[in-house]
Amino acid sequence: MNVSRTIESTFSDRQRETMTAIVLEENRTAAVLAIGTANPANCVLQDDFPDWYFRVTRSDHLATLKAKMKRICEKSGVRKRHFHHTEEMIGSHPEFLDRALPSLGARLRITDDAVPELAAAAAAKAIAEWGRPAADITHLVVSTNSGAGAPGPDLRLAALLGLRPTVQRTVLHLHGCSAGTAALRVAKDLAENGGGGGARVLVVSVDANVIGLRAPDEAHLDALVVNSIFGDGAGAVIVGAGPMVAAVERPVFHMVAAAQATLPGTERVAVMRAGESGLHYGLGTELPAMVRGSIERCLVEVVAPLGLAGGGGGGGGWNWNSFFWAMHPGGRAILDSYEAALGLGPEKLAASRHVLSEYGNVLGATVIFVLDELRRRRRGGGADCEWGVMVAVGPGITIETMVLRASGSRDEP
Ligand SMILES: CCCCCCCCCCCCCCCCCC(=O)SCCNC(=O)CCNC(=O)[C@H](O)C(C)(C)COP(=O)(O)OP(=O)(O)OC[C@H]1O[C@@H](n2cnc3c(N)ncnc32)[C@H](O)[C@@H]1OP(=O)(O)O
Repeated sequence: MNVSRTIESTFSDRQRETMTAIVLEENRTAAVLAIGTANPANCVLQDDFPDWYFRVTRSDHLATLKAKMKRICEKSGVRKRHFHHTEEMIGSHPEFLDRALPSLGARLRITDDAVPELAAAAAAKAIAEWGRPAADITHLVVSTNSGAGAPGPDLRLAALLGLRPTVQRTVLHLHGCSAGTAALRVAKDLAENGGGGGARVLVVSVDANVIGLRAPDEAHLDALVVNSIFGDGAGAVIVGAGPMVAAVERPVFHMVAAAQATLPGTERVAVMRAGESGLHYGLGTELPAMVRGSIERCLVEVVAPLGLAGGGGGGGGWNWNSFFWAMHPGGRAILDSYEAALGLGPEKLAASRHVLSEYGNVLGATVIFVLDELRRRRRGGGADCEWGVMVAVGPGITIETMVLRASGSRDEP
């Protein structure tokens, strides 16, 4: 597809001017250059999950809770998930099942190995696709909710991948489901402004939820939801700006603009806190409605200054169907909220729904899985828009957004 023709036919005069300027700026704008993902081998089908979970947590006597989890699983939009933890591992750690027992140390000893190894599996795929040696990586940004220690998973990952000793490392802890998008925002900044040009940033978002796994409990019904939708995985991206190495590097998505918005008065809706018995969390039932009520305002703030949205189409008078969407699938109801608030056609969130179905919510890594799925669909000939937006919601409530421009479907010089 020719980008000039797309701009010509779809947008107004002012939008055309801004978008053409962005196209000209492209060389200085950070881009996703390669993507890799990985999951642990242990795979549990969602239809089997309530039986598996109540058996491994020795909770089969809690029949009402089990029936509730079955209802949640049926409505979750999830088909299967992958976990680092296994029935055997949980069996050898009875302290994981009892909130009164200290277990943080034992959990961290597991994640200390699992997190960098899972991260390395995803990163190795991204580096292989990128086509340059690992030693050419100048910056490393790791985001995770599954660890607490220094040196952290970044150092072990750097050693596993053979990164240079001068690689500049940054770790983002406990950004919840927005961890991947936050890491990509940081990487965009580093690639565009750090390293004196030619920076190449490896971003890895990774989680192993054994850090917060617990037995079902009448006093914590949100834990039934969390246990029904979250899974383990790692997503890796190589981000770069400036001149590309000819015949080797090729942008997949240009990272045009990034923003973060915090919704006032929502500090208690989604929370995470490390404690003696592992990671504690709380998830309010009002989250999907909050997303529905605020997402369009956040999007307008990031998209309107670029002159990209407005006129025609669906919700609020903005033509949101003229974008492709890399929405973090926090849960099926969150995706439904995006769809309703923005008046999106059913095909617009197909990549996000597919990732939710095949992997569950793998926290920060999920958006990287969605980017991977979006480009797979584009390469397979699936028609989609040139311009898109990545969105993820994390504790805060924090809404991270990034405007993307796909380059794979246009004529490259
Ligand atoms: C694998 C190991 C995991 C270990 C944990 C590891 C640590 C992970 C850390 C996670 C921390 C999370 C917090 C921080 C992150 C925030 C950022 C996010 O995006 S976070 C992710 C954001 N994701 C979300 O927030 C999930 C969004 N929610 C959904 O996708 C859907 O509501 C649904 C699939 C859960 C149910 O489908 P839907 O069509 O709504 O169907 P119905 O209306 O029929 O409800 C069925 C039953 O579910 C009930 N119930 C529902 N919600 C809650 C709740 N919060 N509370 C309690 N109960 C809840 C409801 O009452 C009903 O009960 P019953 O009447 O049958 O007895």
